[in-house]
Amino acid sequence: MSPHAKPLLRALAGETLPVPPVWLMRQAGRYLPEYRATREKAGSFLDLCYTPELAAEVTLQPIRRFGFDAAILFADILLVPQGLGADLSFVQGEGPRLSTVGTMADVAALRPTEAIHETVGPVYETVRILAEALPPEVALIGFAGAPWTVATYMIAGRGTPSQEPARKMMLEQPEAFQALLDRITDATIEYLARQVEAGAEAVKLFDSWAGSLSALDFERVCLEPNRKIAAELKSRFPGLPVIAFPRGAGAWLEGFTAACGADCVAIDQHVPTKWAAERLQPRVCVQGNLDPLLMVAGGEPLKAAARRIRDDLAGGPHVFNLGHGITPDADPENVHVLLDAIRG
Ligand SMILES: Cc1c2[nH]c(c1CCC(=O)O)Cc1[nH]c(c(CCC(=O)O)c1C)Cc1[nH]c(c(CCC(=O)O)c1C)Cc1[nH]c(c(C)c1CCC(=O)O)C2
Repeated sequence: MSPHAKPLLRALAGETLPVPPVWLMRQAGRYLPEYRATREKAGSFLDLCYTPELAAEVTLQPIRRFGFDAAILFADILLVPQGLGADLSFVQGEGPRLSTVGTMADVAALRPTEAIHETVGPVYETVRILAEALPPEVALIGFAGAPWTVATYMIAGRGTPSQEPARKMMLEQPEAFQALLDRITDATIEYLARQVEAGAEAVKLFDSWAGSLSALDFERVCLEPNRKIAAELKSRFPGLPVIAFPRGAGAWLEGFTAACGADCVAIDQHVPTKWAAERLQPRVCVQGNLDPLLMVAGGEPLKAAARRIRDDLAGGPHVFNLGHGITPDADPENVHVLLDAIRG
């Protein structure tokens, strides 16, 4: 089967399909009982990420249960900081904790880019297993965090409500901040290149905190690193589809789409789909953008919203997804409701 027989890859290549391919952010996650069981078996979340057989198993679980059009590698955006030398742990119920980067000396003390592979090597093995195990019509997506979003965790040492520690470092120590962004950018290119060599057929960059940047900083801190990573990967792997997700980019979304060089731009649930159809779809495939809360609520509101998004974006290339990750309190049965509404 030629790779472009896969519906996801056809949409990413700019084809308008009668039924959009579907996958969900965080489709392998705590809302699934089988994920919780495998996670328990692995011990910790990081053990799960670094045990290729188990990481491949949880990646495949939602494919088996729901028949999504794409699998996303099971890993985390914080593995790259760990590869660069940050101490990383996940505290149950509280999220990630990392050693912090606050000065130029801290940036200089990070490990060199080539050293990341020693830490994150098992991820490439997960990709190799998946490339063999996936059904032929299902595409495999590799991913990484975009540099700004990764920097927000490395600087604060944890998730923060409005990314203030990182924005403060940007303003007070611009050179150290830029040096950190550049180090993450380089490491991300090598990390994603290895995923592609191992069998990832598309890559996605998660810039989950793009929305906390001021309009004046957006171009340099969000757009430029995304553009650089996409350009470098495409020069090494001609034709590689790149999905960018500048979450919360707001009025910058159109300029981002025009300049970033991604084949697909993922939009969050705050972006009106008719606007995206008019302003983004002529240039790129659009991915999104159902409110994840509808996966908790279910019923008619879920069906109506799913059909509305599908219909609004039916005139161009579209990959159906949520506006952000599916939450642990979502009902797995609602995924069937969603798929029936879109495909039925
Ligand atoms: C910011 C971010 C992270 N990780 C990620 C992002 C960007 C996307 C977004 O904005 O949500 C990306 C990510 N994280 C995970 C995936 C796997 C693939 C998939 O989407 O199914 C992906 C693509 C697994 C995960 N990553 C994490 C879980 C839950 C861990 C568990 O099993 O306890 C999963 C399934 C943990 C994680 N990882 C991260 C946080 C803040 C947390 C704790 C919050 C939480 O518990 O949900 C960092």
